[in-house]
Amino acid sequence: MNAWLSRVTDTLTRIPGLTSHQRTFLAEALAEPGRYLLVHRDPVDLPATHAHALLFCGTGLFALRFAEGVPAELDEIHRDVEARFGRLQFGREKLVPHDVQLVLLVPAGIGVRVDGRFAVAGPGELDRVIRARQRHLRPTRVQAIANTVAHQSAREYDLLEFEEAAQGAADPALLDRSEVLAPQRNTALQRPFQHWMTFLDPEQEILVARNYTGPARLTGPAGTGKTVVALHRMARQARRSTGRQLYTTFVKTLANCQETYFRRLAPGTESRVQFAGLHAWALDFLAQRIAAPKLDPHGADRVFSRVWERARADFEDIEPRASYWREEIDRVIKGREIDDLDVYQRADRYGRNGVRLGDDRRADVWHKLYVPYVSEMRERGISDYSDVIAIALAEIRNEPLPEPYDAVVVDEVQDITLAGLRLAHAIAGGNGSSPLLLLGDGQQQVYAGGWRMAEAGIDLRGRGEILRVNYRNRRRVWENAAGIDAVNELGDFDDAPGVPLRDADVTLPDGVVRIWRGPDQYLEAALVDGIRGCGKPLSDIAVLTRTRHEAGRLAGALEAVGIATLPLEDYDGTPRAAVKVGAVHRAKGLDFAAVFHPTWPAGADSRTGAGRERAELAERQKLVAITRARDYAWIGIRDDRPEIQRGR
Ligand SMILES: Nc1ncnc2c1ncn2[C@@H]1O[C@H](COP(=O)(O)OP(=O)(O)OP(=O)(O)O)[C@@H](O)[C@H]1O
Repeated sequence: MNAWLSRVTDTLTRIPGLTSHQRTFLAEALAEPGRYLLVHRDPVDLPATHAHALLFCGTGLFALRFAEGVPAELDEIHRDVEARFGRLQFGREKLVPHDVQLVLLVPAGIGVRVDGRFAVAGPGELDRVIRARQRHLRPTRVQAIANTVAHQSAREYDLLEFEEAAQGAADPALLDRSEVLAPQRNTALQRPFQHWMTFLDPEQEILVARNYTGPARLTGPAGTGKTVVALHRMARQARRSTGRQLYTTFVKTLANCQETYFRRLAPGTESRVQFAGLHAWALDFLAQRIAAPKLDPHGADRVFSRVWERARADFEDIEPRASYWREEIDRVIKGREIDDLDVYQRADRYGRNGVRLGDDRRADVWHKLYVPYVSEMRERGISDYSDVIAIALAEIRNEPLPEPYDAVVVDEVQDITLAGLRLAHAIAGGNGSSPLLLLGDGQQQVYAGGWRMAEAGIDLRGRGEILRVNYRNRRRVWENAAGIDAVNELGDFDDAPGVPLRDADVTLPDGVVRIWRGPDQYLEAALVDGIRGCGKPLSDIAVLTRTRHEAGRLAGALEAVGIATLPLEDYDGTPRAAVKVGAVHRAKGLDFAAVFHPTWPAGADSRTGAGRERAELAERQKLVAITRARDYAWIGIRDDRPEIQRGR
């Protein structure tokens, strides 16, 4: 036994009322210096609603309770623990009380089913549970928390004191272990998401704990912690009940990444807290109910191309790009559940009023594009993404879910279609008291079209919250992004203007923005130089492009010079030494230490018609790309004019 452990054992022996089995557990809790333990003064007559001990260490905060099964007073124990930690605040950092992990300490041979409300440790397992928590609290912060809680709970708990010498003791066994762990810890400390797992801005924390009696919405500019708040709400709920929860979004990557973070925040909840793109959820639901439709996006592309080739002459005078008309079908007609020409002719084409379509033009769209497209898709027996949402919506309306969700969170709601929003609402129960939480920011809309909240039949009735403190972007990065003229006539989708990024408060200083200007043919070389010179690890770099095609081109160029890449669609938040490359649409909601964004000079498109819509969309995409960068943003502006004109 090393010197530290013998001191721990001595101290524990002096506490009256503890059994030897309990002492062994508590000694394990104190397996290394830097951990602090508060032990209840009356372990024999411990109130049923209290923990036996509270443990503070670098990997997290714990409440320890000896048990032989799940205590009947589990909720009360949680409440008591949270009350003890709930008032701790360090400047603008409020401790998140539900992040204190309750651990049931059970005798050997007792099996307790873990469901995310608590962790379980048998003899010899506690140290592993403590290390697995993966919080990274600074030693001084751990000590400060321990002292404050000890002071506030002095009537019930005693802080075990050990001689100072123990901290600096040259204990070879301990030194070996910390040396081994140091590199891992340092890497982990660089990951920004650790901090918000235990500490939140007081304004965020209020929203985590706020109860809503119906659908609610959280808005605010990029990087203000909307998702962080939602994840904490889900974690808190998961502590309190064993009901199901769903986090969904139109962007598959985002659901995968947030799932990775959430599993660290609230381990053991896999079976009941689900993360899924809305299409994946719908396909799964349909497979269980009737049969999953045959989703074939490439087949749908081919069908539309054929239809377009036959009809293009009738539309090119308004807008020659096929993608514009495809979006008209996807985001306006199908996206808003329009199944009748009359309704289409009367519909407000939100977000698309750059191109005004009169009745005749809409009839053309209907008869020459929409109807032939739908007919051919039907003949082939294939579906596109909008069909999947439509079929799921019809099915759930016909027969609602038998088992309701405790919470349904929709992230990046500004990019969902109206039909998608209605489906999410239906999943949450489809009524005025549904536990639906919508997160979004109109300034970050990167897909065409739009809707109004009232059309979705969702009444937010004052349950709208705004976050304003940006925690992601360093000041220079934020300044650059805030200067982008990213407007959205739809505001925050509920007839309110929305808070623009420039009105956010920024917390992090410094940051780097590099602008490269040059001919397209030099883009690859400039990008390679930029990546090599940015000083960030490959695992924390992303190249975000406007199109998938361009992502493919640039990924190829990086691979060719030996820089490993990972398509953004395959990224799930797990660190890997490869540059993430993908279209900006796939990067929504995520962040990276450095972001490289190739773009074109603003104003390349005309300021009328579809060109204006495209230009506005491009500005919003640029804003999304740059606000993904925490420390370093590289903006590559293609400019083929002679050098003298570029002002070099
Ligand atoms: N209280 C906090 N303390 C420290 N970091 C925080 C805090 N809140 C958020 N962050 C950091 O800011 C980042 C942005 O948070 P989050 O993704 O929740 O913002 P968002 O409002 O959803 O952003 P966006 O709209 O751009 O997707 C997080 O990844 C995290 O690193």
